[in-house]
Amino acid sequence: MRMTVIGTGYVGVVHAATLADLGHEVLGADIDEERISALAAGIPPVYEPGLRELLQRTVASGRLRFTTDMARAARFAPVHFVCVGTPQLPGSKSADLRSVEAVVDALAPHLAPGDLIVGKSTVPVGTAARLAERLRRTAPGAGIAWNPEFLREGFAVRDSASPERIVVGVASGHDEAVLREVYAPMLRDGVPFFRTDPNTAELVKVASNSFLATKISFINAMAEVCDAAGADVLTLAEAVGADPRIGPRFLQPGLGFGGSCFPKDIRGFMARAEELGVGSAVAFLQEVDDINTRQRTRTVELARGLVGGAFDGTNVAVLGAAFKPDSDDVRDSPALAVSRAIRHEGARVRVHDPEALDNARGLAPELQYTLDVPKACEEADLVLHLTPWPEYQAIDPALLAAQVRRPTVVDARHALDAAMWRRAGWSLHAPGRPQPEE
Ligand SMILES: NC(=O)C1=CN([C@@H]2O[C@H](COP(=O)(O)OP(=O)(O)OC[C@H]3O[C@@H](n4cnc5c(N)ncnc54)[C@H](O)[C@@H]3O)[C@@H](O)[C@H]2O)C=CC1
Ligand SMILES: O=C(O)[C@H]1O[C@H](OP(=O)(O)OP(=O)(O)OC[C@H]2O[C@@H](n3ccc(=O)[nH]c3=O)[C@H](O)[C@@H]2O)[C@H](O)[C@@H](O)[C@@H]1O
Repeated sequence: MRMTVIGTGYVGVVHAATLADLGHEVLGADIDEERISALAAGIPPVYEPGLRELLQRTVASGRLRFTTDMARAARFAPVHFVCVGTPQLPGSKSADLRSVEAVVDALAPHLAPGDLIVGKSTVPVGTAARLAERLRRTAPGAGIAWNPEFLREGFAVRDSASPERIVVGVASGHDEAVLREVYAPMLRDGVPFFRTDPNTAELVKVASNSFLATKISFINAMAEVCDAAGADVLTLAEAVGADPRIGPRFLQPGLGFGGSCFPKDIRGFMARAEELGVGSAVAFLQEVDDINTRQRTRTVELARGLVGGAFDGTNVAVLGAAFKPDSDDVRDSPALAVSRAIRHEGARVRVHDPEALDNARGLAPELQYTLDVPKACEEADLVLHLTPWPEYQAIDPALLAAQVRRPTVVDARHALDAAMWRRAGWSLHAPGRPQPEE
């Protein structure tokens, strides 16, 4: 089957390559010319485990090609997946839908009756219905469906090839049949398929992200209570999560959630619910957001206390810049937010990350960066472990102790072996966990 994927960022490039790997003939389109030339040469625009190999394999097969010509894309196939960004509008909680609308408007004049636009971008409920209305005027007979994406960064290739479910919001049996054909190999493998109306499909996406964000903020709220009560949030999370009705996943306390989706999706949901007159139904998401932001502030406060009450003249080493490990994405990264706040208060901050330094440099040029962990920690008064890359768990704390001015570490992600670090002479602090007598 022929299809296009419009927008070749974290979602689009993985989706396009996955579809080509399923055997489809795929044309990826983007307005970013540099990105498209690199993709055509098999060079991925983002770091994602397994993506380079998948991209090179599918480009070499001839089933995956790229273009910046939207008219060519429109005429290439009868099915068009839209994977462009829907960031938070500056100064507002709402999602910015201009890229989605631009794509629909660019495709419309070239569509034939029966052609189908399939949105994968995360949008406020009602978007597909509004765009369908627009298409009725600009491309009579063309359809629009919504097929939200649930992949996680760091696992994007795996999640895309083996999704936990496929949700399609469609307006007709024809549109459902088209999407069943696209995903036929996955359906044969037993992936659950939910056919619904477009409004419900759009809501499934934001409801899922809201639930996951709520789970994270819940456990971080418990960490705050643990700190006050002298209890241990890691044991609490394990014991609470052992109830199968609750489950252990997404109960990892620490610095809270970041990235390009959870924060903007819960805010966009609140804004849309307000418009629909049901703001109070999801008002709890404001608390979820506030608890999340507070974890960053709490980490800065803990760090400030550990360097004697003020950052002026101190050296702080930061392990991790990406919003999560196995990603180079620094959009709304909690690690960078904490680093910047500390730098703003006068510390010299040196950041290590194995993959995200280029992106971090672009966003926070005031920080210093290095690809070498010992160098990041040289003469440090404090080490902050903010993104749990597996390689940080392999650090020899005894060797690192020789680099620093004071062997004090904050493990904001609960990923270091606390006993080993303490044995190596470190004072290790982990929010939500009792501090042993030193
Ligand atoms: N990043 C993630 O893990 C996930 C993201 N999503 C949703 O998917 C959507 C895309 O997210 P990302 O891939 O992270 O965004 P991104 O920012 O990485 O990529 C967006 C791409 O769209 C291109 N673009 C923008 N306007 C365009 C236009 N008019 N025509 C053609 N291309 C255009 C950009 O140049 C860029 O390459 C968002 O709605 C997001 O909420 C959903 C699930 C997971
Ligand atoms: O809509 C999206 O963009 C995607 O958002 C999340 O995926 P992602 O943001 O890539 O990564 P997650 O693994 O969900 O982590 C998000 C943030 O929460 C934090 N987190 C996660 C889990 C946890 O227990 N605790 C915790 O603090 C992570 O460190 C990270 O900053 C969802 O998991 C995906 O299903 C969804 O498709």
